This record gives sequence, structure tokens and C-alpha cells, in this order.
Amino acid sequence: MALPRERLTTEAVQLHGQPSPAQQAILSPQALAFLADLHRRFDTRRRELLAARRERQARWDAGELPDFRADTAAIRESEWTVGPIPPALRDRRVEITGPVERKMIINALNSGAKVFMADFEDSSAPSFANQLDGQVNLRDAVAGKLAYTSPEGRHYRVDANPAVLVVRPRGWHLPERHLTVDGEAMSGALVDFGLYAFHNARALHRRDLGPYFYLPKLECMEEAALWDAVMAHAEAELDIPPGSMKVTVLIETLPAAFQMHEILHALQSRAVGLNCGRWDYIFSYLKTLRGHRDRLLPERGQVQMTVPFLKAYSELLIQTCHRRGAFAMGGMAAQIPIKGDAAANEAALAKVRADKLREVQAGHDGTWVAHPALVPVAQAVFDEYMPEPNQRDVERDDVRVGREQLLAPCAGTITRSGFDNNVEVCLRYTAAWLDGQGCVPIHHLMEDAATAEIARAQLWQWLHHGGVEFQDHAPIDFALFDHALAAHAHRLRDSNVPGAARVDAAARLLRELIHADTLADFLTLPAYEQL
Ligand SMILES: CC(=O)SCCNC(=O)CCNC(=O)[C@H](O)C(C)(C)COP(=O)(O)OP(=O)(O)OC[C@H]1O[C@@H](n2cnc3c(N)ncnc32)[C@H](O)[C@@H]1OP(=O)(O)O
Ligand SMILES: O=CC(=O)O
Ligand SMILES: [Mg+2]
Repeated sequence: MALPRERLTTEAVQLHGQPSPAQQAILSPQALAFLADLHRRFDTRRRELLAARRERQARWDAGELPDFRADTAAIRESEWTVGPIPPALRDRRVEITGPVERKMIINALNSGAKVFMADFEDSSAPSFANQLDGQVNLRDAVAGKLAYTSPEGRHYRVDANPAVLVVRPRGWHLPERHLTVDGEAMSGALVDFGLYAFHNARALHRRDLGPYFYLPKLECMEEAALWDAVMAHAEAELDIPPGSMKVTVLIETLPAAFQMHEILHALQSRAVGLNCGRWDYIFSYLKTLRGHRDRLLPERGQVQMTVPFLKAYSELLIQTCHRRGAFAMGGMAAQIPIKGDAAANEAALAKVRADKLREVQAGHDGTWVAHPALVPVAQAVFDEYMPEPNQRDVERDDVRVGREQLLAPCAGTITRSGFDNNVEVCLRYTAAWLDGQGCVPIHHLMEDAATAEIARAQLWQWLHHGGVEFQDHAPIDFALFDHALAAHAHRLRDSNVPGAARVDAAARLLRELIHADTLADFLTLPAYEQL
């Protein structure tokens, strides 16, 4: 039963930080009361679910392997479909994603993509200022008031027919330490969701635009059910009809790949699709199977979507979604445009094109791009091979993917340059993140929290499983790592790369994480203490 709004007081939420006047408008007494209510109703369950993640991981560390659940077989075997897909989400052939920075939001909305995923997660460094400014920007976008003038005097405003807005809150694991309720840090997910819903849900609903969400890093159906309960409660509180909030779930953890039907089922009326979040998925494969010496991965450049375990996962996702009437969204190629070198740029675009071709031919209904210049590249491929708004009629009943295929080991090698690149990317990304930037180009690739996590988890695995060797049989050892880290830190400290000023802090953190006996669950958790 909903608590009467007047019984909630803003004293319930303690603010630890100094918001600007614009940010304070987002943290109005009513908005804070809404957040406190979400916290008190749902945070205990969130913590229980995080504890359950740790229990499952302990079993996998002890030698078990993930599997399909016996207790949910009826959900997988029975016939049912997700609810109707709203008109605004029936053609999602190209979705652009990006951090919730003012200029980038305008560029993304104007990019020609069907959808813009505004990201509080992988591509955001969640400083309080970044998160609150992101909320200000999204509120202005929804209100039709988003404009920006760059320091060079260039004016930006949102054009007619912008992309449809979908928001990705932080995952269940991340805290928001600047807001506490009853002495407890709030969940980043509930803060991002709560503030966005509070300020925008009614306006979006009036225009038949949701609100719509992408949900990151879920590991099981119970975590999806928690989101469903949060949204059902928010809909009632905000006076919008039940089921107005629609979600697309990223299948980007190995455990979730075993529960795709269950996750859609848990969200049934509000689920509109699943997305192959390939980068976190690779990270999750590494993390989940961190104790299994026979499933080490080769260097990350070799772990392409065509390797057996990733092909299996993406095809199972398409088959699952289409059986349930949901959209099967593809993921993001890491290549971005290269300025000032036409040949290198064309080679990068060719890789993006090949990735999109694989996706559309496999049966995906749409895809993600990292940069506005990639919208026409991806769109040309989807327009050619998917003339209808989507291809949910492609059943893929030829796909036979079971446990063995999802867990298949991956052949390949570790080269010295692959090892060194992991060290450099980890260091540069962590430094940029500590400096407030959640997505950066490194060697012409998009690097964000998920791609950096792959590099970190690989380094940890290679160093902690005894006897791992380079392709040329030289041993991989801690001295090599320490040396590479120090050399990169020395080189970058006085450079002009994003976050150069935080290189030493990043190097200290990485040294600690890579030497630790246990692979830390997320790089961003200890890093958040320093943000
Ligand atoms: C694993 C995952 O979770 S994937 C999802 C998370 N990752 C992302 O969303 C990637 C987002 N992309 C980005 O942040 C950027 O494209 C980067 C960091 C990869 C590259 O950034 P830059 O090197 O600055 O790009 P570049 O200089 O070519 O940008 C050119 C213009 O495009 C804009 N732009 C670049 N990427 C985006 C984007 N994703 N959305 C909106 N605008 C963008 C820039 O703001 C710039 O605008 P301007 O000309 O008006 O100044
Ligand atoms: O969020 C997307 C991913 O690939 O990770
Ligand atoms: Mg991700």
C-alpha cells in the first residue's frame, strides 16, 4: 500500500555534498521524499539479492558451473509472450548511446538514430555532480528546453524528430554515498531511476513515450522482479497507468544468459526486449569462471563475437526474444571514427559494418553505436537487410544452445602487446574515470567501464592462475605487470591524456586490485571511494 506523501519528510534523506542551484532543483523536498520511500521499500531486498550473488559466486569458485534452473523449467517450456510494444519502440534499428553530458545528449538526440540510450552506467563516472547534471539535462530534454553553447560559442539545440529517449540507471551493485536514508547509503540505481521518473514520467507518459529504461548487469530473474516492483510502485505514486514504464534488459552477465526467458517473464508486461551487452558479458564470463583454469580467455582483441561462447549467447538471445515477441537488440562494436587518416578510418568503419552485418543476418532487430558518425554506417546495413521495422518473425528455431555452448572455452593466445595493452587501458581508463570521465577513446577504440573491466579481469586471471604463458612460452608474472604499470604511469603522468592528473591514484588502485588474492567484483566499487 502506498504511503501518503505527506507522511514522508525530507529529513529522511541526508545530503552529503554541495549541489549547485540547478542541481538543487532536482533534489526538491518532494523528489527526496520519493527517493526515501523507494529506499525504505526496496533497499533491503536489493541487499539480499547482492548477497545471493556472492553465495552463487562462492559455489562457482568452488568448482560448480552455471546451469539452467530446475525450478523455472515451466517458465522456459510454456508458451507466453511479452506485452504489446509501444509505437515509439517498434523500429529500433539504430540506437546511439552515450553519457548524460549536455552537449552529447543534444548530439545524440539529433544523430538520426531511432533511440538514444542516456547512460548513467558504463560510460558515466558517477560523481555526484555528473549524476545530478545528467538529471538536469534529461529534465530539460524532456521539457523541450535543452540547449547548450560551447566555450567556442557554438550553439546546440534539439532538432525536430529527436531520437526516442531510453535511460540506463546504474546497476544494483553501485551505491550513491551522497544520499543516505536512515544512515544507509542509497542505491545508485534507485537514485538514478527515482529522480528521472519523478521529474519526467508524467510528461513522457502524456506523449506516449514511456518512460523507457535499459536495465544493466542483472544476474537473475529475482533482480528483474525487483525492478518490476520498483516500477509498479513508482507508476502508482506518480499517477501513470501500470505498465507504462517499459524496459529493455541487457543480457550482459553469464548467469543471466541462463535465465533469459525468466527475466522477460519477471517483467512480462513491461519487457520490450533484451540486448547483447557483449563487453560486460565477456567480463562476466571471466569473473564468473575466475576459478576455472580451463576457461581462461585469450587476450581481449581475440575475443570477438564470432567465438563459440559469444555466438551461442547472441543466438540464444535472438531465439528467446523472438519466441516471446520481444526485440533482440545487438551490441556495440568498439571501433570509432579515426580523424586525419582516411585509410585507418575506412578500416575502422569496415569493422563496424561487418559487425552490424553479422547482427542483422543473425536476426537482431537493431543495434548500438558509440558515435554519431556511425549511425549512417549501421543504418545502411540494417536498412538493406531488414526492410521491415524489425524482424521478430525470424524464429531461429535452428539454434541449439545449451550449457556446454554457453560455457565453451575459447581458443587463442596471449601476446606481449596484448598484455601491455590491458595494463595501459586499465590505467588510462581508471585515471579518466577518477577524473570524472566515464568513456574515452584509447588507440581509436571506445573504452568504458565494461571494456576496462575485461582488461583488469584478464590481468588478474593470467597472474593468479599459475603457469600462464605468453604465445612464445615466456612466463607471465607479477614483476612484468609491476614494470608495465610503472612504465605507463611514468609516461602518462605528464601527458595530455584524459585524467593524466589521476594517473598515480589509478596506478595505486590497480596494483592493489591485480595483486589481491580475490578478483574484486567491480573496479568501480573501490574506485568510487576516490571519486
Ligand atoms: C559497453 C557499453 O556499455 S557501450 C555503451 C557505453 N558507451 C558509450 O555510450 C560510448 C559513447 N561514446 C563516447 O563517449 C565517445 O564517442 C567516445 C569517448 C568514444 C569518443 O569521443 P570523442 O573522441 O570525443 O569523439 P569525437 O571527437 O569524434 O566527437 C565528435 C562529435 O561527436 C560527439 N559525440 C561523440 N560520441 C557521441 C555520442 N555517443 N553521443 C553524442 N555525441 C557524441 C562529440 O560530442 C563531438 O561533438 P561536437 O562536434 O559537437 O563537439
Ligand atoms: O553495456 C553494454 C556492454 O557491452 O557491456
Ligand atoms: Mg555493460
